[in-house]
Amino acid sequence: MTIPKTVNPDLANERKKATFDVEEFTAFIHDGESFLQLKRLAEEELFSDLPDPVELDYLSYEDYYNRTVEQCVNAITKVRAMQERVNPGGLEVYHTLMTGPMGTTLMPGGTPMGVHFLMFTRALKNQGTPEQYEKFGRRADNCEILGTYVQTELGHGTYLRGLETRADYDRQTDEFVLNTPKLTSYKWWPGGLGNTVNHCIVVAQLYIDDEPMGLQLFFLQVRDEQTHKALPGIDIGDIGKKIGLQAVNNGYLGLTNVRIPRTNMLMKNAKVLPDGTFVKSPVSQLAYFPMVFVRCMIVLVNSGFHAMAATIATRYSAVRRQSPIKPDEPEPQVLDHVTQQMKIVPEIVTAIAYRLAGVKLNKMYEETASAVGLSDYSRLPELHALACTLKASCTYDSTFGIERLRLACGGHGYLASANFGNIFTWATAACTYEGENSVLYLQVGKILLKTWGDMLSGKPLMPTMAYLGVCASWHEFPEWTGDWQCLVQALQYAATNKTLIASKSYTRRLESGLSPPDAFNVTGIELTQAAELHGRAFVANNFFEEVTQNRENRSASLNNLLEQLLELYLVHTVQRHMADILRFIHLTDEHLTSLQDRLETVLAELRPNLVAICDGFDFHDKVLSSVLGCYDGNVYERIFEAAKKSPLNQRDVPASFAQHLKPFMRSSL
Ligand SMILES: CCCCCCCC/C=C\CCCCCCCC(=O)SCCNC(=O)CCNC(=O)[C@H](O)C(C)(C)COP(=O)(O)OP(=O)(O)OC[C@H]1O[C@@H](n2cnc3c(N)ncnc32)[C@H](O)[C@@H]1OP(=O)(O)O
Ligand SMILES: Cc1cc2nc3c(=O)[nH]c(=O)nc-3n(C[C@H](O)[C@H](O)[C@H](O)COP(=O)(O)OP(=O)(O)OC[C@H]3O[C@@H](n4cnc5c(N)ncnc54)[C@H](O)[C@@H]3O)c2cc1C
Repeated sequence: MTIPKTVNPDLANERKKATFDVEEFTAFIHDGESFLQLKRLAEEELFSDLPDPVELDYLSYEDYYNRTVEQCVNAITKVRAMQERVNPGGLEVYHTLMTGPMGTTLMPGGTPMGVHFLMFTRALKNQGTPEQYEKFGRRADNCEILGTYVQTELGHGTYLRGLETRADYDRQTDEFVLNTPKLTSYKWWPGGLGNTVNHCIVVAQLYIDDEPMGLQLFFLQVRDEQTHKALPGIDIGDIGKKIGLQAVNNGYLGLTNVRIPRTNMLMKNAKVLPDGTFVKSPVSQLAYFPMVFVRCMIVLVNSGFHAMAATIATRYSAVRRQSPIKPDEPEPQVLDHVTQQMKIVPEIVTAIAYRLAGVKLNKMYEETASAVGLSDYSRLPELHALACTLKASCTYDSTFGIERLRLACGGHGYLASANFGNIFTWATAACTYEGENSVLYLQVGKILLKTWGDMLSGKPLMPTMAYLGVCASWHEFPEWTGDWQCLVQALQYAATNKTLIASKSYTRRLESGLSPPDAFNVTGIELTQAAELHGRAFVANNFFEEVTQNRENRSASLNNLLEQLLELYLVHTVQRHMADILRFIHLTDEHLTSLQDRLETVLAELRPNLVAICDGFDFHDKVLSSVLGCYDGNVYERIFEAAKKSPLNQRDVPASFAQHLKPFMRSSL
């Protein structure tokens, strides 16, 4: 099957209808030109000799892994050469590769080196002393060694204080002795641990003279650098096939009396001196900082997955024609069915809203990390709360949004070659890794409770929670104007009142004699609802600020488009949380009808721009890797071409016919 060189006329027509400059939108959504240029440069170099993704789909588990390692090594080699040219010593090219969905193109089943870059190298730099960085970190940055972040165990992932891996200090030899005493203490899940890395950071309980000193991070070699065989005392391997991310090579690790020098404990914060004196970290949560970084990153990465799926569904819906709206007219593009727009457009705007929130969150991370560098730890709780709530709601919304977008593509959405399967499994994994979502919402719930107490006692509130004080001071919600400010405030007001209710329930339970932990547990449902609304109010407010500020730096047509996107996002989000809002704000039927009218109006206004908006996400065809989502819209030819590549189509008759079908059909005669 040859793929036409021309663009599908329906898609070409859609692009002509665009009312804004796609390139200007692209720069806006990528937070400026420099990241965009780098991304495009990297794509040009990295995608020049990629193998066919359809071929990858049919490989065995082992071949898939080996092929991914090959692609990963080729990509990293090119990326390092590029970095040398762009800004020697910098890391922006790595960063570009890792934070965009681009990495997933090179490694559709995930990468066994992702955790090396995201966590291992960063933890060595940020949790180690400068000497430790020179000794271990530089080799990791140069990829002379490969590592991963080994925290989760078979028995515990969430409750870190319950981890069982021990590091006992031996004063005589100035060493730690590492052990995983039980089956449940086996490390389980770390990416790349299975067969790829030769080093890692192990999170273990430190013991000095059998006294527990809390969790610490230890640099550990697990495999010989030459032979790649496991070192003595180390039991290591792959945890087996998962529902996706087949090439991430998640592994297990058992340790029996493995000795490492005292100087292998990462000692930027807590320290163990040669005589066994333990010097505490100024803030114990600093050991959790590598996780905070990844939570922030996930918001960007998952909003990218969401936008990929939205692009595939939008382009396909512009090409797919079915079911005349009026009986005597030709079949329309399915995108003209209003219910189809309702399936797709809220996902487009949600991806944009999280992208903007993710950019803001990552800036906040950088500011907090700089402050931590100057021994100012005051912003850690605020960053922790925001990272937790945005990580949880973004991964949830993207996961279920991607599934809705797949369903919006009908039968062909179910083809592996449409690529929704990979995109979904990437997205949903993030609901669990780096902190299971409910657990993260409970962290936020706890901080909301505390903040509520602070507010009642007149203490200043952290900036991203200051609205609680404002909304709590209102006797009732101000007059419903329905404008954007009002819609944002409605979400904030609902979050505030949900916090109030949770706080009251918690206090009532304490007063009835429950212990604080029991009271917290039974208030969990209300607390997690408050936490979720808090995050959604942040995303809405941030979108509102992005669109209404700096207007003079953008063209009128882009401002107009962004206003429509904001309008849809706010109306849709308020409708989605209407049950919560109606509990606290009196709305008439007229108000509700007006919201529905606005939703339908803005859907119609956005309709001509949908393909152009998705073009503006700037996904290379190889990133989308979808027969339904290609830029040229030659969908049917690509579906057919992919089918032709099925191994079952490579010979006239499969072996199972002679072996099984033929005798079976004879015997049943
Ligand atoms: C080359 C190309 C690449 C291409 C790539 C393509 C894209 C691929 C994309 C992406 C790949 C990404 C791959 C990811 C890999 C995943 C990795 C992992 O999963 S690593 C494991 C994560 N494990 C968790 O996250 C455990 C979750 N558990 C916890 O974090 C804790 O145990 C927690 C928070 C649930 C409880 O911890 P407590 O028991 O110590 O804490 P309490 O008692 O609740 O809190 C104590 C105090 O500490 C504060 N706190 C807790 N955590 C904090 C934090 N992080 N920062 C600041 N404060 C914190 C709390 O607010 C509380 O504060 P007060 O005392 O009330 O004031
Ligand atoms: C693809 C993937 C990659 C991963 N990569 C790594 C890695 O590189 N390194 C690493 O160390 N780990 C890694 N992990 C492990 C991951 O971080 C953990 O699985 C995750 O933190 C969740 O912990 P858990 O599995 O113990 O879940 P559990 O805590 O057992 O969750 C089970 C259920 O219990 C509930 N629950 C647990 N505690 C509470 C509570 N306090 N209150 C209310 N409900 C609760 C949860 O909400 C959930 O519904 C990875 C996991 C996956 C899936």
